[in-house]
Formats: sequence, C-alpha cells, structure tokens
Amino acid sequence: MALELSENVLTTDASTERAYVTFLAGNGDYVKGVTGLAKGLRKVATAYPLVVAVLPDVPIEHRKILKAQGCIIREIEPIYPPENQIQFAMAYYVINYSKLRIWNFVEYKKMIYLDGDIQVYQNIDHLFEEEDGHFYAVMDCFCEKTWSHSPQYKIGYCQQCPDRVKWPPASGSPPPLYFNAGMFVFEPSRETYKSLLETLRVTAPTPFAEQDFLNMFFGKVYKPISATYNLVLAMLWRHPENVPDLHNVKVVHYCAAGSKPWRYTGQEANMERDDIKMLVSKWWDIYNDTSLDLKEVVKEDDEAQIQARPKFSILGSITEPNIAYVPAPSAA
Ligand SMILES: O=c1ccn([C@@H]2O[C@H](COP(=O)(O)OP(=O)(O)O[C@H]3O[C@H](CO)[C@H](O)[C@H](O)[C@H]3O)[C@@H](O)[C@H]2O)c(=O)[nH]1
Ligand SMILES: O[C@H]1[C@H](O)[C@@H](O)[C@H](O)[C@@H](O)[C@H]1O
Ligand SMILES: [Mn+2]
Repeated sequence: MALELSENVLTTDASTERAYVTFLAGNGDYVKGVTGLAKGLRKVATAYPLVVAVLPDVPIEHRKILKAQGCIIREIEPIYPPENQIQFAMAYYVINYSKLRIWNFVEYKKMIYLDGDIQVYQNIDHLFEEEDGHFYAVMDCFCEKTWSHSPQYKIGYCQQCPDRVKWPPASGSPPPLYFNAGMFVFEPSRETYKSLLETLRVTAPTPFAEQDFLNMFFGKVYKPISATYNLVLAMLWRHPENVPDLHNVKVVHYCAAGSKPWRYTGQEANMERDDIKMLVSKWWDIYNDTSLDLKEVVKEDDEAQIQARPKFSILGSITEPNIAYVPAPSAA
C-alpha cells in the first residue's frame, strides 16, 4: 500500500505501518532499559520494529548499541513546557514532554509506546488490531508517595479500589479515570501533533508532566485496558487483588522506586519481596541472553541514520525557557 506524505513518499506494506516506540534521553543507563526492551520484543517474536525517539544528548555509542539491536533511531528535538514555577513529582519528568514528538511519526498509522523501563514478556501485537479512534492505556494507582501532592493521595482514594476509601461527595465528582503513560496505543497524526503542541503552549505544567497532559488531552477517547499490559509494580503491594497472574503477565513496568533492574540493590521499600526479585531476575535473563542479540553488523550508511535528524520539519515551536536544555538528573 502506498502511503503519501507531503515531504517524502514511502512505499510500504501494512506491517511497516505499525511499530513500537520508546523514548531515550541523556547519556545515563536508560540505554540498558531500551536494549532489554528490544531483546524482549524479539523474544516474543513481534512482527513490528522498535523505534527509539532519542533526544540530541543521547551519545552516538548508545545509538550504535540500539541500532545493533535492530532499533530504528529517530532523533527528536526536546519539548519544554511553558515557563512556570512547578514542582514535578520527579525533576527529570520535565524531559518527558518531548515524548509528544512521537505523534509526528506519521509514516506509521498506529504505534504502541513503551517506556524504557518496561519489559514485554508475551506478544502484545494484537493490540494493534483494536479499533482506531481511541487511546488505549492502563489505569494508574495513586497510592505511592510520588502522588503525595495530589488530593487523591491525601484523601486515600485510589481508582483501583474506589470503594475502599470513597471519594467524598463534598469534593465533587471523583476524578476521571487516569492512565499511566508508560504504555499506550495511539495513532500518529499531523493534526493531533499540532493540536498537542498548541494546547501545551497554553497549559501549565503539572507534577506528572506529559502524563497529566495526555490524560487531560485524551480524556474523552481513553479506553482502559487490562493491567496485564502495563503492570505498575506498586500494584503488587497496593492492590494485589487487581494483579493479573504474575507468571503470565504480558508487560511489566519497573517504575516503583528502586525497581529499575539495572539499578536494583534490594535496599528500597518493598524491593526485598520475592515477586520483585523474580521480576528483576526475569528482566536480567532477557538482557543477558546473547541468543537474543541481533546478529547484524552496523553498515556504513547506517551510521548516517544514527546521526540523522528527521527528514520532515518539526512542527510548532514551544516557547523555550531561558535556561538551555538541562541534562536529565538521574532517576529514582
Ligand atoms: O534519564 C532518563 C530518564 C527517563 N528516560 C525515559 O523516560 C521514560 C520515563 O521515565 P521513567 O520510566 O523513569 O519514569 P516513570 O515510569 O516513573 O514515569 C511515568 O511518569 C512519567 C511522567 O513524566 C512519564 O509519563 C512516564 O512515561 C511514566 O511511566 C523512561 O522509561 C525512559 O524511556 C530516559 O531515557 N532517560
Ligand atoms: O507514572 C507515575 C510513575 O510511574 C510513578 O512511579 C508511579 O508511582 C505513579 O503511579 C505513576 O503515575
Ligand atoms: Mn517508566
């Protein structure tokens, strides 16, 4: 099927109109997460490639590692929220606004976004078959300290168990369903991309950065999917009754403090749990499995791709703060 773009013309078949996409910033160790993810996707025999949206501060060496794992490297420009005094739940969340660039990857009709601290343990390609026009993602949990700024946390209300502590009628209607933005199914589109950037320009930044923004922007078309597609680890101790069969879970999100497998020490709260140890060791099994490495040498002309900027122009210019791009502080 021929897909026409205004700037470049691509000839492609249905399988190349779909891809997984992740996001990489900085020269730290998140490249390990993305490497693990590329190998995990290969292990479950996905039919689709993994695109890595990299910020300019990702070093060539890291791009080469990912290219050698079969990833498609796409450099994106950082996006900053409008200047404002804001306390992010984590300082480094500010770079996540740059994720909005993936809506401009319009050579793909549908994509599944996955954070670099996610691992896929079972094939989830069938999610591409879900009906268009919706935003698919997994409902978050509000019980961890990262939420302490929120009314939900202060009240003790969580959408995972709305009857345990009921939302007080005096506070109006309960908050709308809220998804975790570490995994979602979406449709790139120039129009949506433009609208995202324009809306961002007039939206004050909030603690969960682009996650809050996406929840607001896609609220009306959001469709919750099973927790098996993005198991946020805090669910293990906060809502065990909502955890899908752990040994058959499809997607694990190592987002709880101290749970990133490549930084795991076992010291932080809950990290001594057997289920956590099992999931961390499962991640390492994939990362260390050399049989999952792509056996391909990076060719000379691929070097250009590693360094290349996107061919089409980056729409919209968000007002940039006076400070230059701040390298991401190290994460939890
Ligand atoms: O130094 C960094 C920090 C982050 N990342 C990328 O940004 C993603 C988000 O960071 P974390 O996974 O550490 O953060 P959390 O899982 O705690 O964050 C959650 O909240 C964030 C709010 O901004 C985002 O929505 C994110 O997708 C969602 O999973 C990472 O997976 C990775 O892909 C990097 O590449 N380098
Ligand atoms: O995206 C964030 C992040 O993953 C935090 O680690 C988690 O505590 C939150 O629930 C979530 O909203
Ligand atoms: Mn994450």
